[in-house]
Amino acid sequence: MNVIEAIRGRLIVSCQAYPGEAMRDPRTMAQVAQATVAGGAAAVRVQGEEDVRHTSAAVDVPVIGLIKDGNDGVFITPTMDHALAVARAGAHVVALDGTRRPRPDGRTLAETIAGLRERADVLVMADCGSLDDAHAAEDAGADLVGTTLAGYTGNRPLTDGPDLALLEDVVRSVGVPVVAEGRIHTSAQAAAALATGAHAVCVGTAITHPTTITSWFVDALGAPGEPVGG
Ligand SMILES: CC(=O)N[C@H](C=O)[C@@H](O)[C@H](O)[C@H](O)COP(=O)(O)O
Repeated sequence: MNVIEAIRGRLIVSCQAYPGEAMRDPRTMAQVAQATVAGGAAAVRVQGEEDVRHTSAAVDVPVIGLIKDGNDGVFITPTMDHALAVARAGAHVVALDGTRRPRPDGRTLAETIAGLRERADVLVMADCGSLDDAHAAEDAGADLVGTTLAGYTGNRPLTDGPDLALLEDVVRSVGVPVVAEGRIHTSAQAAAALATGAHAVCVGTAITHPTTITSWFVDALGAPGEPVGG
C-alpha cells in the first residue's frame, strides 16, 4: 500500500476516546473508524496499542497509530519503545512527538526514527508545534509532518480553529508532505487547510468526539430558560 499516495488530497479521521470516557474501548473505536471509512475517510488515526490492533483488522485504509502517555510535555508516542509497540500492533504510519523538546528516553527524534526504521517497515509522521519543529523533523527523517501540536507547546497561539498561518509556512518551506491537523472543526476549515497546499487533512474532535460536539450545541443554546444571545 502506498500510504502517501492513498492520502493525497484526502481526509484522515482521528478516532480517539480519552481516559475514563464511555467510548474508551478498542472495539468501539474500531467501529467508529469503520463508520468514518464508510463516509470516505482515506485513513484513520487511532491511539493505543489495542485500538491500533482492532482498527487495523477492521478497516482497509491506512492506520496512523500513536500511544499517548500522559498529557503534558512529550506525550505522543514519546519513546522508541512506544513507537515499536505502535508498529508491532499493525500501524502503517507511526505518529510521534515531532517537537525539539527532550524525550523521556533520552533519544533524539532522529535516533528514534532511525531506530524504528531498522526494526519496522512503517512510515513516520512527526507531530509538530512550530515551523522550527517541522524543519527539524524533516531533517530527522520524518516521512510526514503534521501541525498536530500547534497551540499546545507554547510556540504558537491556541487559535480557535486551525493554525492556518503556521500551516502555510510549513507547506511553503518543508519538503515532505504536510498533514493539516488540529482544531479543524468545520468542512470549510478542512477545505481551507487543503487549499494551503497541505497533502492531507486530519480531523478528530469534530467528527468522532460526541461529548465535545454536543457541548458546542448546548453552548449555542445558552443557559436553560435564557434566550439565545440574550
Ligand atoms: C494535541 C493532541 O493531543 N492531539 C491529539 C493527537 O492525536 C488528539 O487528541 C487530537 O484529537 C487530534 O490531533 C485531532 O485534532 P482535533 O481533535 O483538534 O481535530
